[in-house]
Formats: sequence, C-alpha cells, structure tokens
Amino acid sequence: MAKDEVSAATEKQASAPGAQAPSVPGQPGHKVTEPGRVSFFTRIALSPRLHEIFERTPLFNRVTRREGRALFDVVAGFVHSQALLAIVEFRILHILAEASWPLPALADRTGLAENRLAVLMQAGAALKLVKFRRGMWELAPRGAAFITVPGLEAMVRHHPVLYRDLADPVAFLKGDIEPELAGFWPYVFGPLAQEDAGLAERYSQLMADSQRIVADDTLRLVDLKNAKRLMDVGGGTGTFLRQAAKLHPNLDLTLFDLPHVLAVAEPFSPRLTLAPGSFRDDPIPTGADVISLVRVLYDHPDNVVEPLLKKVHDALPPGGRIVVSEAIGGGAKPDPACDIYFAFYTMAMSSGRTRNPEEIKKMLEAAGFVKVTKPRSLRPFITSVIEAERG
Ligand SMILES: CC(C)=CCC/C(C)=C/CC/C(C)=C/C=C/C(C)=C/C=C/C=C(C)/C=C/C=C(C)/C=C/C=C(C)/C=C/CC(C)(C)O
Ligand SMILES: C[S@@+](CC[C@H](N)C(=O)[O-])C[C@H]1O[C@@H](n2cnc3c(N)ncnc32)[C@H](O)[C@@H]1O
Repeated sequence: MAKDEVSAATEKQASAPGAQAPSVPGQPGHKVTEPGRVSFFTRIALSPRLHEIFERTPLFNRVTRREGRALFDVVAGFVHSQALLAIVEFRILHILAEASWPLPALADRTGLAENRLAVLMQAGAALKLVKFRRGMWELAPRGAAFITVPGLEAMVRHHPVLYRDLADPVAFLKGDIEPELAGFWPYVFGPLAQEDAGLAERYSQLMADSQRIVADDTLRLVDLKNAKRLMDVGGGTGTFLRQAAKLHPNLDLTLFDLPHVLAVAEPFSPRLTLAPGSFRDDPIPTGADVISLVRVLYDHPDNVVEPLLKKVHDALPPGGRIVVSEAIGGGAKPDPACDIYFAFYTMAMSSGRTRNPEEIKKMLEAAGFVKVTKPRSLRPFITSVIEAERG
C-alpha cells in the first residue's frame, strides 16, 4: 500500500519505542527561540516596486499573474460559494439535468428576472457548472457531478449556518460569539435528539448520504481481507458497515452508536449486531478484531477522545486494529480542505477539532497502540485514514 511522507515519518517514529513525535511548526507546543528571517521570495513580494518590474518582465510576469489570480480566488471565495448556493436554491442544476433551456424559459421556471438570472447563469458558467450553447443553457459535467455526489447539495444548503458563524471571523476566533453550528448536529451530541426521534432520523440521513463517498474511500485504503468482525463505533445508521459488507460478505459486523440513533438504523444483514451505548459512559463491546471510527474523533475534544481510544484499545484482541477515518489536517504540508474548511467547521461546532496526523498518532500511542500508519489519501477533502495495532 502506498504511504505518504507523513506516514513514512510516522512509521519510522513508531518503530522507536518511546520516541516523541516532533512538534509541528505553526502548531501549539512548537518552540521557536528567536524570530526568523523573512525569506528571499517573500521580501521580493513585499516590494511594490518589484511587483511592477516583475509584471513588465516576460516570464517573470507569469509568476505575478498566477499569484495574483490565486490571491483573487482567495479574496473572492465567499462570493463563489454564495453563487453556488443561489444556483442550488433555484434548483438550476436539477432543471438543466432534465433538459437544456433558453434564458426566458429558465426565468419562468425559477421566477427570477431575466437580467438577474443572466448574471447568475454567467457566474455558473464561470464556475463550470453550466454552459451556454446554441442559444440554450445546459448542464456541464461539473454541475452534473455536483448533484450526483450523495449529500453534497444538502451540505451546501446548510452552509448559511456556518457562514453566519464566520460573518465576524475576528469575534469567532476570539471566542466572543456562540456559534449556531454548535446546535446544528444535535443528534451527534445526544440530548435534543433523544427527545425527538424524527430529528435523529433527519440528521442521520444527511450524515449517511454524505458518508457513502467517505466509506468508499476508507474501504479502498484499508485492507479487511483477513478481518473477522468489524465494529464501527459512532457508525450512525450503518452506511460504512453496509459498504464493507458488500466488499467482504463473510465479515461479521457490529454497529455501536447511541440508542436513539440505532433505533432508526436498518438491520440490513443477519451478520450485523446492533450495540447501543455511549462511548463516553459505557464500555465498548469486545469481539471485533477491527474497530473503525469514521468521522467521530473530530467531533470531540481531547478529554473525550483520549479515554475513547483507550476503550477501543482495551476492546481489541492483541494484534487487533483501529481504523480512524476523517478529515485530517496536513500538518507540515497544509491542505486547504482540512486546514481551512474542516478546521473552521469543527471549531464552529465548538466541541471537537480537526487534528493533524502527528496529533492523532500521539493520542493513539498514548492509548497503547503501536505501528501507526497513514496510507496516502485518495482525496483528503473526502477523508484520510490512520491505522494502528493494539500493542
Ligand atoms: C472523460 C473526461 C476526461 C472528461 C469528461 C467530462 C466529465 C464526464 C466529467 C465528470 C467526471 C466525474 C464523474 C466527476 C466526479 C466528480 C466527483 C466524484 C466529485 C466529488 C466531489 C466531492 C466533494 C466536493 C465533497 C465535499 C464534501 C463536503 C463539503 C463535506 C462536508 C462534510 C461535513 C461538513 C461533515 C460534517 C460532519 C461533522 C458534523 C463534523 O461530524
Ligand atoms: C459525525 S457522525 C459520524 C457517523 C458515521 N460514522 C459517518 O461517518 O457518517 C458521529 C457519530 O457519532 C455518534 N456518537 C456521538 N456521541 C456518541 C457517544 N457518546 N457514543 C456513541 N456514539 C456517539 C453519533 O450518534 C454519530 O452517529
């Protein structure tokens, strides 16, 4: 299995007993004894005079234009995202999935004034979601992919909650506001959903829809050939196990989640055992040789994750494996999806945090796990996997 550089480093350290994971620049705990020098290229970029010279010099101007374009995309990201949301809310991609339409007919269907719709459609074309051909607006492959990825549209439709929380990013980062997103996933945390089963079902559905693609990537990264029983802790309504069962029909399965979540889980296989419980208060059942935690750790603070990992460790037989799958930060190699989107998202949720591979490795080792490895992610914006063995 291909391993990335972080995992190569991780593996090497894992083999040296008691070795401390190095601190990551920019992360808490990393010690800098004196200020460093501003780099040569950054000094160039700090000079307005050099901007002009570069812009007028062939070849060098490619750099300024490329950097300018990249910077503009950063500046305009929110507007791109809101144009997408408007396209989603007016159901333009769905309408165009049935047939291509001229602008006036599309204006009739959406109820938007033609001149305003024209602006939105042109924005959609710039985002490559739609295109204008032979007098008609039609769906582009990217727009088709967007409405086909399970859960993606619903995720975009809930972004206004996140964006309201981020409207004043300074207050948000100072911790001066109470983020709305903290209350958005009540089923994840329990109390509200326990009173309202319908709520658990709705949110579990959004989570399950968005999990299909996460489950598929996880299963491509993890080798379950020799596994006998897979237990998915915090497995929601069982999407991951259902996908695992398709690939490994002889695998026994245990789904562990809160009772009100399992109440709406479909018992899809005679090999499936439902194990209701809370990993905060109850022990984790024994009997599985592989235990997965898919999109679970980043929902919780360290003081919940540490004992959880210890319980998972104790529930496994010697040589048993833990599989952690979720958005994992890039650490020394920052990744925009995980280090911006998921890091801010989980901060707005106010309960957990997006961790980097070194942090997860440290926590796994503290719980007693050994041989921590990280297969190279297929799509870090979907998920990354870290595996370890019970020591
Ligand atoms: C043949 C050629 C070369 C070209 C022809 C053109 C053509 C046919 C192109 C189409 C190609 C195609 C099939 C494209 C498929 C594209 C796919 C699969 C794209 C997938 C994109 C997935 C995305 C953008 C996923 C985004 C996920 C998000 C935003 C997830 C958010 C999750 C959250 C907030 C989870 C929260 C959980 C919590 C609460 C923190 O626990
Ligand atoms: C973000 S969801 C992930 C669900 C599923 N693994 C997925 O990726 O779609 C987190 C899951 O952890 C479960 N969970 C939260 N707190 C829990 C607890 N104390 N004990 C057991 N499960 C819990 C939630 O009910 C939810 O199903």
